[in-house]
Amino acid sequence: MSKTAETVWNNCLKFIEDNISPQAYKTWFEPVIAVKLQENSLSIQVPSKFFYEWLEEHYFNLLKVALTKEIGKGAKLLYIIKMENKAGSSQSFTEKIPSSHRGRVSSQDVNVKLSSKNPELKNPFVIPGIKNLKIDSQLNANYNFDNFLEGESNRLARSAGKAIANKPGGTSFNPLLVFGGSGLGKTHLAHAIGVDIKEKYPDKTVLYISAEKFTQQYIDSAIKRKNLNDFIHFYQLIDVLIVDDIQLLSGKMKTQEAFFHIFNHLHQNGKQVILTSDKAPVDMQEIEQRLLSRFKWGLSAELQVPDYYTRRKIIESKLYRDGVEMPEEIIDFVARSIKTNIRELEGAIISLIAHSSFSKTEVDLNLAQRIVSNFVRKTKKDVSIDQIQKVVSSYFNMDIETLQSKTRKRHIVQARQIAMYFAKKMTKSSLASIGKQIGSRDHATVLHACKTVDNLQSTDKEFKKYVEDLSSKLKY
Ligand SMILES: Nc1ncnc2c1ncn2[C@@H]1O[C@H](COP(=O)(O)OP(=O)(O)OP(=O)(O)O)[C@@H](O)[C@H]1O
Repeated sequence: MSKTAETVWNNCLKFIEDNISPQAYKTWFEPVIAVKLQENSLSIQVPSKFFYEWLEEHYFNLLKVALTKEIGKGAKLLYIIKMENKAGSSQSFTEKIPSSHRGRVSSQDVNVKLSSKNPELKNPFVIPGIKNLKIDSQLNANYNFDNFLEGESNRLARSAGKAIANKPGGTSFNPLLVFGGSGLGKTHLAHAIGVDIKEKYPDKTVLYISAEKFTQQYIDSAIKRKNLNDFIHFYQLIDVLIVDDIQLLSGKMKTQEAFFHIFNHLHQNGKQVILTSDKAPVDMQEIEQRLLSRFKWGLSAELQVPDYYTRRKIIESKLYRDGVEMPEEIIDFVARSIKTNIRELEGAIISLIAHSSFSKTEVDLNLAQRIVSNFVRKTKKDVSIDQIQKVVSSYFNMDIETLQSKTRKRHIVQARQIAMYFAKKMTKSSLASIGKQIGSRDHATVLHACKTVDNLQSTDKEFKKYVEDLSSKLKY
């Protein structure tokens, strides 16, 4: 059967549907119509320019992979934008735009000295057998400093990132460890530093990788194909290595060992290492001490929850970039309502833009309240460590002083450990800070408490019941 625009697009859709959330699929792919297939070029019709930009910005790679699977290597995508004619005529007009390949970061050639010991170096990013080491930086040019807005919450990390971009490997911020809660910009900042370095120093080899992918590559290279040296050697060629979510190496001792060798080599040779993590080094568990102490060599900079003004700036910049205007009261409402996660803040704005763009109506406060409630409801209730101590001590019929006391009496120790456990689960406080607030203990004691509570729940029914009761009292 010969291919038509429809069959090609339907196959692409099946692939896309498997790779994104149902909501995203419904919003961004269901309204698209396949129009024409000419040789290797597929034309699709989208409802607005905003829609086209959104697809290009967020789904460029996915579309490319899907289309290449269907049409082959030189596959091209052409967008046809159907627009309402605002000048009064009822006729709509169309605009054709090819898929833009916007601001991609070019791949990098690396000269590799081959020795008899190492006649062929394998690039873990490519299929074995390919000798030319073209290293794709894996950077996303859409994450740059221009659109990473500055505020009190990120000033230190952002400035350190800028300083590194001016002089990679030449500042005392080596490694730079950026840490903070989910959706606060760690990945964005890490890419921005890499993108800026590539602009300033095109000859430097920059590589961004998630710790998860690094681990997969380690397993593939080292275990399946038994070429651990090649794997380590490959990473030692990099001038700027960015590893995202480094906490995911926890418990993976062999991968940590490989990373340790890579890290040492790069650091000793004045190469730059940038790491991100959702925890401060002191709170990272099951990471070898020698590696942890290296993470602390340079600068650990926290990304904190943004204040109201930064949240506003982020919303306004997003609206400006998308060419959308929104009433002042709506911006204020969203900025006041979504406080702890910039991804959710952006999500709410995108939903608002999408609603107004589809229904062609102005966004009002009612709609904003409805949309924001979807985001806010999902965030857990903020509970303080003081409240946790109150609830736990009253449950066990003791006062807070007793809970915090130095006594070794079993039931008091257990109550204290449970309080520490909930403080860790329900607040964003570090182990050290929890220990300080619950009876001046150190972070190791809190860590031990969390593990003990986890273990006891599976071995001691009565203890499990305490934790369940308290969970419902604390609404965890
Ligand atoms: N300062 C900022 N200015 C503009 N946009 C920001 C800023 N910080 C974060 N964002 C945006 O918020 C979203 C979430 O950021 P990012 O993915 O970098 O978070 P993260 O900390 O890596 O989260 P996670 O730990 O869940 O992976 C992104 O779309 C990013 O562009």
